Amino acid sequence: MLSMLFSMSALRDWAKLLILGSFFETCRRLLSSLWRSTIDSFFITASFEEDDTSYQWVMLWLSKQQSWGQARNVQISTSSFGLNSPAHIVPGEETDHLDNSRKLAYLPAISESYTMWYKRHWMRVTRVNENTGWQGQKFETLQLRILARNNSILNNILLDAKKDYTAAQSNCITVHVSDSNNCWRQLAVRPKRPLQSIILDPGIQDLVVGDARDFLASKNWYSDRGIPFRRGYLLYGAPGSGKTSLIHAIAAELDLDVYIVSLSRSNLDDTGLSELIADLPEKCIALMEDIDAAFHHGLSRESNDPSGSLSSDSGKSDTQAPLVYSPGAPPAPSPSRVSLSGLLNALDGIGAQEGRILFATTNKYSALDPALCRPGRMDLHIEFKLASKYQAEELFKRFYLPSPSELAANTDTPIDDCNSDASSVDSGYADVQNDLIDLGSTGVVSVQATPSQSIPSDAEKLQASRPAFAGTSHRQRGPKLANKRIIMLAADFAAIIPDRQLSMAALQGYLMTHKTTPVEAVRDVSAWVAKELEEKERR
Ligand SMILES: Nc1ncnc2c1ncn2[C@@H]1O[C@H](COP(=O)(O)OP(=O)(O)OP(=O)(O)O)[C@@H](O)[C@H]1O
Repeated sequence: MLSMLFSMSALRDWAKLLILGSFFETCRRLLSSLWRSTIDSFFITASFEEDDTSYQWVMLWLSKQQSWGQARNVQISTSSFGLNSPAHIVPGEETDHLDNSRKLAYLPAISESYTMWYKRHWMRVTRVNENTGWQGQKFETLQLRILARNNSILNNILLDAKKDYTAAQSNCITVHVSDSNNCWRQLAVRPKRPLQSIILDPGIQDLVVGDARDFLASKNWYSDRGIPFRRGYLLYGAPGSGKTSLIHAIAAELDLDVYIVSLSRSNLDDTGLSELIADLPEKCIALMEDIDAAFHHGLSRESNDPSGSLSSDSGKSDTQAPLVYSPGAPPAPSPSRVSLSGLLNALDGIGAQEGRILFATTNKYSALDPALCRPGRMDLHIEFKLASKYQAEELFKRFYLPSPSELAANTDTPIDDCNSDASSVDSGYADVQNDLIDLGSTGVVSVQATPSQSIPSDAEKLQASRPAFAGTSHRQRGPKLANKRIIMLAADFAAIIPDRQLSMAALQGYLMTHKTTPVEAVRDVSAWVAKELEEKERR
C-alpha cells in the first residue's frame, strides 16, 4: 500500500487534488467576500456600546418606534434609560391611570435580531451580550444595520434619538460617579432644582451664577491669552446652609451634568484620580464634597506620612505642602490612596480637562491647605453663613406663598382677612381636622384608652383602630391665607429667629413640621428656637 501511495501516479493524483481543492476554496472565499462587500455596500452598520450615552439614546428611540410595538420575543423593561420620566409605553399604557407607576417598555431581547422599517428603510436590530476580558465581564452592544446607500438615514436616526433624549431630559440633571475601574458611569437623573428655591443673602447667588455663566462663554478669551480654561469654586461654611443645593441648582440653570469625584473612594489612587479628571467631558460640573473630610480619611501630601500629623506651610512648593493643618489629630486609616500632590496635579496638571467647572465644598475652610485654595485651582471662595433674618423670612414665604404651579391649579379661595387672629384661623380648619386623629399640641397622636369594663362605642372602636404615629400628617390642612397675611406672618417669624444662629436646613426642618399651618409655625417658633439654642449650647 505504501509503495502504491508513493508511486508517481498516486503522487500526481494527490497533487491534482490539492491544486483543484485550493483553487475551489480560493474561489469560494473570493466569492463570499465579494458577496459580503456587495451586500455591505447596501447596508450601513452602526454599533452602540452599553457604557456610552448614545446607547441610551438609541434604546429610548427604539422603544418609541411604532413598528417596534409589534416586535415578538422582546425583553420587557421598566428601565427609564437614565431619564426621570420613563420612555415608552406598552401600547395602551398611556391610558393607565397609575401615572406615577413605572412605565413598561419593550426592548430588544439579548442575542436576538429584529427587522423593522424606518422612513421606508429596512433595518435589522441586534443586541448582543459579549464576554470581555479574562474576568468574564459582560458587555452589551446594540447594532443597527440599515439598508441604505449613504449615511443620511443613520444621521437622521442619531439626531432624532439625541433630540428625543435631550427633550425627555430637559427637566433633569444627570449625576455621574466613578466606578472601580475609574470610568464614569451614570448614577442618577434628578429633577432640576430652580435657583429661586435657594435662599441666600442678596448678591451671592448672582455672583456665582453670573461668574460661571461668564466663564462658559469665555473659551476664546482664555485660549487667546493662553490661560487654562478651568474655573474652581470653593463653597465653605456652616453645615446645612445650602452649598450642595446651590451646586445642584447651578447645574440645572446652566444645563450641566454633575460628576462627583469621591476622594475617599477605596482603591482610588493618584493615577486613577488624574485619569478621572482627564476623562471629564468638556462642559460639566466636577463636584468634590467635603474636601476636608477626605483629609480625615487619610488624604495627605505624603501618602505614606508615618506621623499623620501634618503642618501647614504655605511657603512650600505646591507639591510639598500638606493639604490640611490638623494639629495633633492623627488621621484615621483609610482605603483612599490619594495624596495631595496627586490631587493638585489632577486639578491643574498637564492632563487636566479644560472647560470643566470644579465645585468643592467644606465645613472647615481654615483647615484647607493654601496650595489647594490658590487661584487657578479655587478661583472664587464663597462663605455660607448660618441663616440671617432675611433668609428666614424668605424661606417662610417660599413655604407658604403659592408657587406658580399651585396658582395655576388653585381653585380654593383664600381667607383674605389680614386681621384675623390665630384663633379664628384655628377654627377655620377645625372642621377639616375633625376627621383626623387629634395630634395634640406636640403633634403626637393621642389615642384615648377606653376603660376595660365599659363596652366601646362605634366611635371609640374607630378611634382605637386608627394608626398611632408621631409628626405632622400631610393630610393636615390649614385654611388658605391671603398672600398679604402670609407676608406679615413671615416678618413675625423672621423677627423671632435669631440672626446667624440656626442653619437653613434646621429652619426648613422646622417649617416642614408645619407644612400647611403657617399660623402655628409662628406661634410655636419661640419655643422651638429656645430648644434648638439650648441643644446647640449643650453640644
Ligand atoms: N440657603 C438655602 N435655601 C434653601 N434651602 C436650603 C438652604 N440651605 C439649606 N437648605 C435646605 O437644607 C437642606 C440641606 O442643604 P445642603 O445639603 O445644600 O446644605 P450644605 O451646606 O451642603 O450642608 P453640608 O455642609 O452639611 O453638606 C436641603 O434640603 C436644602 O433644601
